[in-house]
Amino acid sequence: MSAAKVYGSIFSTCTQRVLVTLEEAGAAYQLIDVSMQAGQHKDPTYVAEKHPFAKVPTYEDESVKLFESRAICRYLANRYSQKVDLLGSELGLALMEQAASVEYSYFDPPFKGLAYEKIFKRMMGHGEPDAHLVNVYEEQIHQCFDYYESLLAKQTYLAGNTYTIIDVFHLPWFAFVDKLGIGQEVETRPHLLAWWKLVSQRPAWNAVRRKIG
Ligand SMILES: N[C@@H](CCC(=O)N[C@@H](CS)C(=O)NCC(=O)O)C(=O)O
Repeated sequence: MSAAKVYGSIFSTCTQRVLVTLEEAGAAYQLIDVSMQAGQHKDPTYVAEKHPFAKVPTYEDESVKLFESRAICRYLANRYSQKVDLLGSELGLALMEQAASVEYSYFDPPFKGLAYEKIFKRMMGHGEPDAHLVNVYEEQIHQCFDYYESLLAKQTYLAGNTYTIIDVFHLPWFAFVDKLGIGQEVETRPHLLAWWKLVSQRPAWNAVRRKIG
């Protein structure tokens, strides 16, 4: 089995999601840097051959070519299910899908929005944070964390009592809580804090963190 190729950037949260899953599986992979800063993801050849929407990451191995980080993680969790169970097989499809949908609908969008307003907007020369939008995103994160706190009072991980790709999906943005000035939102929720302490200690996540530097 030759090493899989991940076209992406170590600074991209979507790329990190895929790398964590590969690390969990102990799979060999090569990260081929696509510099977003240099606009390489918009290069017509890259768009034609790797990602029709001009984004990262894209994944390739001897049998498949895929884009969309969560789809890649699902594929990898299936491919390496003999080595590590990240599919929450015993949890049932409905609970896994519900947890996946919560992440995609209520966790990821406000984090992405807040990170843009508070960090990337200035960095990209797009101006100052919009105070109204910051409030909206913070309120959405507050609501999502309230739900997670009540959920994690009853189970260890976000999809049940097994660590799954749903937990993996959350790691890259969750690591931004302090930079986004919302550390208190975690500190004041003991079950959410306990979950974060548990998942952020995983060797696979730390292997990717070391690459981020
Ligand atoms: N839903 C896609 C999102 C891909 C995406 O937005 N990637 C970001 C990096 S995390 C990107 O390529 N941004 C560059 C751009 O939008 O120009 C996934 O999960 O793979």
